[in-house]
Amino acid sequence: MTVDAKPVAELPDPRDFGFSVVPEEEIPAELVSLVEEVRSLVDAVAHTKAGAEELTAAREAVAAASDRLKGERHGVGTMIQQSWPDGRVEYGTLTNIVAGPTNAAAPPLRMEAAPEGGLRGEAVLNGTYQGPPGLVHGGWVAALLDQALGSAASAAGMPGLTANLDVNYRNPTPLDAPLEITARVSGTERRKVFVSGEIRHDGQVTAEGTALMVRMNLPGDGGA
Ligand SMILES: CCCCCCCC(=O)SCCNC(=O)CCNC(=O)[C@H](O)C(C)(C)COP(=O)(O)OP(=O)(O)OC[C@H]1O[C@@H](n2cnc3c(N)ncnc32)[C@H](O)[C@@H]1OP(=O)(O)O
Repeated sequence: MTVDAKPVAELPDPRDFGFSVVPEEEIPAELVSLVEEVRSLVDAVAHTKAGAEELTAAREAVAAASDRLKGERHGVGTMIQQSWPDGRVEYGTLTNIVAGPTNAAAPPLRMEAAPEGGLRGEAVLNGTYQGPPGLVHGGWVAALLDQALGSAASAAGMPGLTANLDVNYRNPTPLDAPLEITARVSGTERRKVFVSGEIRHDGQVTAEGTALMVRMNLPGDGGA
């Protein structure tokens, strides 16, 4: 394989391309705990056996909460700026469905540099991510891998979009259980970035994925 990657030392600032960017440390702690509470709410609603009276009261309380939050909003496409312990800066979307810190529908997954290279993260998916009984939906298994693989390319200085994703489901992925997600760049060819990763539970691989990320053209690197 031709190894001709051109990782950038520093990712371009999305502000330079007209995107709004929220530094992670500026997300209010109160919003972070509200997001956590809404995750619990979604799980509670999905599994409740409450009677009509309780359900009506809960709906009114939720409607009142929604009304309180109908003021100023972040636009779709707003980015989040996250800083790594080593000083590296990463950008993602604020409401990313897998990793977005303000998205209550996200598990969420946060990837960090792994000692062995690449990235490593942990996530627990509750019963609202269910496919087969007691198991994570296969589409969400793929989503976790897609995000982890994309993050690995980006963390290596080669951010891009997924052109192809292959997932092998080796063993059932359990709900309500700690999952370990690992990912790394395995090779490059022109703008193609090859990435691979795994999901493990209790040390056993439940799913493996490989993807082709096509690196975006970055200013100053020729984009070749
Ligand atoms: C931190 C952030 C984490 C984010 C994680 C989440 C990742 C995602 O979910 S991304 C969303 C899903 N993906 C998308 O929406 C992408 C949709 N597709 C596209 O926009 C385009 O097809 C795109 C950008 C992938 C490639 O288009 P373009 O930039 O014009 O590249 P193009 O010139 O066609 O191809 C570049 C190379 O890739 C190859 N390639 C492109 N697509 C494919 C494919 N599907 N399969 C195999 N090879 C491909 C081409 O053959 C070419 O190879 P070579 O260098 O050998 O000639």
